[in-house]
Amino acid sequence: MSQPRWAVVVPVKRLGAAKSRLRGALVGVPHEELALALAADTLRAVLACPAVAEALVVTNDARVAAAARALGARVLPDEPDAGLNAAFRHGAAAVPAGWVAGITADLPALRPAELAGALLAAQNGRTGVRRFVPDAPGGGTVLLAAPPGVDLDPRFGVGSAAAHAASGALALTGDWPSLRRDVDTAADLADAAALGLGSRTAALVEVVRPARAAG
Ligand SMILES: Nc1nc2c(ncn2[C@@H]2O[C@H](COP(=O)(O)OP(=O)(O)OP(=O)(O)O)[C@@H](O)[C@H]2O)c(=O)[nH]1
Ligand SMILES: C=C(OP(=O)(O)O)C(=O)O
Repeated sequence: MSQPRWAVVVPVKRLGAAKSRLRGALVGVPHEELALALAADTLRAVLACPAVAEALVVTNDARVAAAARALGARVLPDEPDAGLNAAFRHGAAAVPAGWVAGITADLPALRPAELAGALLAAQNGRTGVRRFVPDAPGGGTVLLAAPPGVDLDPRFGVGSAAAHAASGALALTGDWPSLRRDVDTAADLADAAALGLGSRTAALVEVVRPARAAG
């Protein structure tokens, strides 16, 4: 039997408002470029994952939409424009019945094989149950997955790992450092760089590094 293939929802905020805790992390790099690079590297890895059939980017940002289409994703407007969980719900509602996951677009070190491992783990064990992958610190969530016929029911935000567990989702705790490494701060970006960044984010970090060395 062939493995099920996943639809993955990837919400991306308007670049000017996204990743505000990261603003100024790369001196001399416009914030929107950095926010776009994080999303593009995440999306590229999602689309390179053999377990993924389709990626749906939910965004109201024209640059993100263009980059997402160029990478091969489907783009939906951010409706009803009511925050991250509403964006996940909107994306999940647009996919055909099947395996659906939501992933945050701030995983610039993401490796397709680690995502495949997590999605495979989500397919195994108890049936009919949502699964989530906590972020590296443990309090947040990077991935939420639902089997066919089960509502994604996203509870992202502060304390989302506990919120997902309280809503009946089971935590997946495999060894997936690149999946769990979400980037909210400059320190997170350094940790992601140590894991190995996607090419777009790496190029921006490289712009800054020689400037630092020269200064
Ligand atoms: N479409 C959409 N995506 C969102 C929204 N809010 C957050 N996201 C995305 O969700 C992911 C994780 O979000 P956060 O880390 O909470 O991101 P953020 O709000 O951009 O960051 P901070 O301003 O630092 O809190 C990122 O990929 C964001 O682009 C939203 O209202 N709509
Ligand atoms: C939205 C979340 O992520 P972040 O830590 O990136 O704000 C979350 O963990 O649910």
